[in-house]
Amino acid sequence: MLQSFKHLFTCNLVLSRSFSGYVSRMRYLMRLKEDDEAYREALKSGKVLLYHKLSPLLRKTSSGVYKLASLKTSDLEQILEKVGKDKHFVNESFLLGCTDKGEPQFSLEVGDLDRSALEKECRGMFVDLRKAFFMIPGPESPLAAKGQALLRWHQTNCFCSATGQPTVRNQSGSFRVCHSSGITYYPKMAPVVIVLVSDGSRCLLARQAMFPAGMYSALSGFCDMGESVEEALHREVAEEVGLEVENLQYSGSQHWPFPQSSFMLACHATVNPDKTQVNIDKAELEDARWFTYEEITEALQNPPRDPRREPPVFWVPPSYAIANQLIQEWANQQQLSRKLHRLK
Ligand SMILES: NC(=O)C1=CN([C@@H]2O[C@H](COP(=O)(O)OP(=O)(O)OC[C@H]3O[C@@H](n4cnc5c(N)ncnc54)[C@H](O)[C@@H]3O)[C@@H](O)[C@H]2O)C=CC1
Ligand SMILES: [Mg+2]
Repeated sequence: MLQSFKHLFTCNLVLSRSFSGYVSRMRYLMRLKEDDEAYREALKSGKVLLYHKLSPLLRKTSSGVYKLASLKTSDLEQILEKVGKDKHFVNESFLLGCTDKGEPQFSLEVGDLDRSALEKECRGMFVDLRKAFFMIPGPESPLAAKGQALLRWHQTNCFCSATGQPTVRNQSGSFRVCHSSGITYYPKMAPVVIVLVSDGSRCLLARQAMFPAGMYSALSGFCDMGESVEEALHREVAEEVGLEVENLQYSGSQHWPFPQSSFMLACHATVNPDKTQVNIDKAELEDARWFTYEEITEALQNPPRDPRREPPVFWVPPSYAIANQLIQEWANQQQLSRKLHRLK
């Protein structure tokens, strides 16, 4: 039996060489999730992202730009020994993905170790993820988010909700199992709808009291059990600002690591321009306002560098957030319709 499985894997490997780079990488990751031996081999030659109490390690490059620090496993083993930890702790890492070149990537939580000693040895610093989104290059943000989300999910799913017994991770971290109940737990995301409402010439943005000063975003809300995306969107807008939306248009989706991993489903919608009076649910929102095209373009063109230090009067979420994508799309659409209007 074992022989035939091995044969199958070999066939898969040979086959994968004829696939495109993307398919080969996905098949490789699939194998690492299931095959502990292959996982251990990959870990030896891969790179690990470190998190200290869920804050990722960043490094400043010679050009002054901050990037996610990914450490070679062999270097990390040495660093661990220098800060008084067994090098085999590296085996606690979780599989994140692989680079375009097929180099496997992992994440490891080192929150029990001395933060400043680690920062010194790694020549980097641990930065709160929300702040890191303003510092690292955009393409690195999804990886930083996934690394944190996976670590948090494992930290908060150590026990079976049916038996109260400990759950045990598989080697790659793609699931946890309770051997007492037999239940397998997979990492979860909560579906959230996010919608940019327009009245044709203005768009509606809102802020919660907990947002950083001056930041306004698109309306959002968790889907209720049994709801469709459309139902959740209609309900959330009605609940939060007392408006009825129409013409829903899907824009895109995004994994968002907060508060406990959300799956953002983003749409545009319109309201009747004669019915734009907002009636804010003050329990949910501190404010909701209609913004003009000029206000929006100003906010998009001048994003704050460090909004926690010098918050502008009005600003929108950073470019990595899907709210920013919605706002950008709306501004592009407005620009186009203004051009067409002038041509008429
Ligand atoms: N990536 C992006 O561009 C954006 C992401 N978001 C994310 O969407 C999330 C949801 O948006 P909100 O307007 O705050 O949602 P919301 O309008 O549904 O209000 C949040 C409240 O819903 C309740 N709730 C229901 N189901 C919940 C669940 N599964 N997890 C946590 N709370 C739940 C809680 O009482 C919570 O206080 C935010 O936490 C934020 O992380 C929000 C805006 C932009
Ligand atoms: Mg909301």
